[in-house]
Amino acid sequence: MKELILEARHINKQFHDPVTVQVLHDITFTVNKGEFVSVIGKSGCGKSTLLYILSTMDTDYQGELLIDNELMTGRSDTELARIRNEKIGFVFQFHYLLNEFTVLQNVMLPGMKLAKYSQQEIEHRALEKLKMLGIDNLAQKKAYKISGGEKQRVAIARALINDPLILMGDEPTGNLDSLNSEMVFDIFKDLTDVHNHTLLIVTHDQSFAERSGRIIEMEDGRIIRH
Ligand SMILES: Nc1ncnc2c1ncn2[C@@H]1O[C@H](COP(=O)(O)OP(=O)(O)OP(=O)(O)O)[C@@H](O)[C@H]1O
Repeated sequence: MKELILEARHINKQFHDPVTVQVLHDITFTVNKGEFVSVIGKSGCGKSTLLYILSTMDTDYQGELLIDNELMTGRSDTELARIRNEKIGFVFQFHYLLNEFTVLQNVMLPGMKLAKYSQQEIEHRALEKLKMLGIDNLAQKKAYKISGGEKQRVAIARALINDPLILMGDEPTGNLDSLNSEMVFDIFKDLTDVHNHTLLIVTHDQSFAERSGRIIEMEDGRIIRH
């Protein structure tokens, strides 16, 4: 049976800058457990705006967002921050690693915000994630000493530390050369196919999108294919 992870119901969004512009129109779709979904569309069509809402970082919209069958809309920032840390992993175009920290410390950081694990457990989990991504040999290296492709893999390990229900990405291969993009794609494919993770990735990369499990295509703030 399909397990619903995310549900967007009639989401609308305006910016007031200084005139009011509607950038998202009646966005409605669902994501099920284990799906690898790519969001595509021309620059300016509203992909990042939508991702900010779906990841609960932007609460200024109309409509409803459900994650894990729970309504996110209308919750306080504190509550959303807790839910985000527990249930959503995020990978950006830029890795945002702390350069002076080791790879292992970087991966452990989001785990330390959750009270449910001891320091030892978090370290064990972080090493497991690094191993899964084939970079456990880098654990003790300072983040600034590793390559761009390796940094993005560390960022993925960090996003997975709390075993999120859904991993979201905003152009996670946007800064990488083709070889490293391919590696990140293979990791994502493996995460869904082997580990049953759920992925929602905004991308400009047509070939990436076509090889993911499903495409949501946007145009002028609307979904035109999903
Ligand atoms: N803070 C803001 N204030 C006003 N308008 C904004 C703001 N952020 C985005 N927009 C506008 O909303 C629209 C959608 O932008 P968004 O960044 O979501 O598009 P995108 O599809 O992610 O583009 P890209 O692929 O270039 O990243 C654009 O017209 C943009 O100019």
